[in-house]
Amino acid sequence: MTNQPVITLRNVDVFQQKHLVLSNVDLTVNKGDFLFLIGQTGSGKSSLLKVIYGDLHIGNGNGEVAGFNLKTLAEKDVPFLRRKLGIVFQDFQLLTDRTVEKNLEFVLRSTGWKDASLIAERIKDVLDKVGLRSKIRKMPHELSGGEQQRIVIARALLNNPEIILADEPTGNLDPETSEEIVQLLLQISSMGTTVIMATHNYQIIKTFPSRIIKCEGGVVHQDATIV
Ligand SMILES: Nc1ncnc2c1ncn2[C@@H]1O[C@H](COP(=O)(O)OP(=O)(O)OP(=O)(O)O)[C@@H](O)[C@H]1O
Repeated sequence: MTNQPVITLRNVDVFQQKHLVLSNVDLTVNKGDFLFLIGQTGSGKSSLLKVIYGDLHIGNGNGEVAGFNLKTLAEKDVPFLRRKLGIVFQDFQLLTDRTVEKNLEFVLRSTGWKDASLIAERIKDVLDKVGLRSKIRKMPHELSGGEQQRIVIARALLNNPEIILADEPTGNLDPETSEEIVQLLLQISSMGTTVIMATHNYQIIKTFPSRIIKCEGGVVHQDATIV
């Protein structure tokens, strides 16, 4: 959308242990961009996301994410990088033993929020953004799969992230609900938050034509097309 880069990777090699997964990655992603990340199982999508959220170090090359230099990123800086990111992963679901409100409050308190009225206000704000303010007192099991995923997105928005990383956010959802989730992510990106969504769902990609990054044969194509 704008030409203000929030992710820049230059000649980055991505290793898992000693195994070179992706070589010579060049990637520029700007503020407010919405992109699909595709590639077969094992092609390196999760590894690329891990580089972006500071879980895999870069050896060769240079990288910057939300103003953090990946080359010099120390372990103690990783939590600060993570606060600039909203993460929507399948293995990062809601806590089942507490309400929507308490799930969101838990994240705010563990990222340093203390003032109860500011916390309450922020929770209402993000629930409004995903259209689910009325579910504030519900337990996760009282929500549909699509509603739970919206709450996960609301949780990702709590700290006003620069980038949302969504790994298969529609994986367990029916086609109509999947489209609603993508529409929500598109709306979020149009407000200036960059969104990268990893998916195997080509129908979704065809329905919402957007920039595509593809992992294939050990490299990343940063402007790919699907057939
Ligand atoms: N912790 C690890 N240790 C060693 N090798 C790993 C590790 N995690 C992933 N790999 C290897 O790195 C390669 C890329 O894996 P990655 O998980 O990034 O693929 P992916 O495209 O995300 O796959 P999927 O679509 O199944 O999630 C694979 O060959 C995988 O076996």
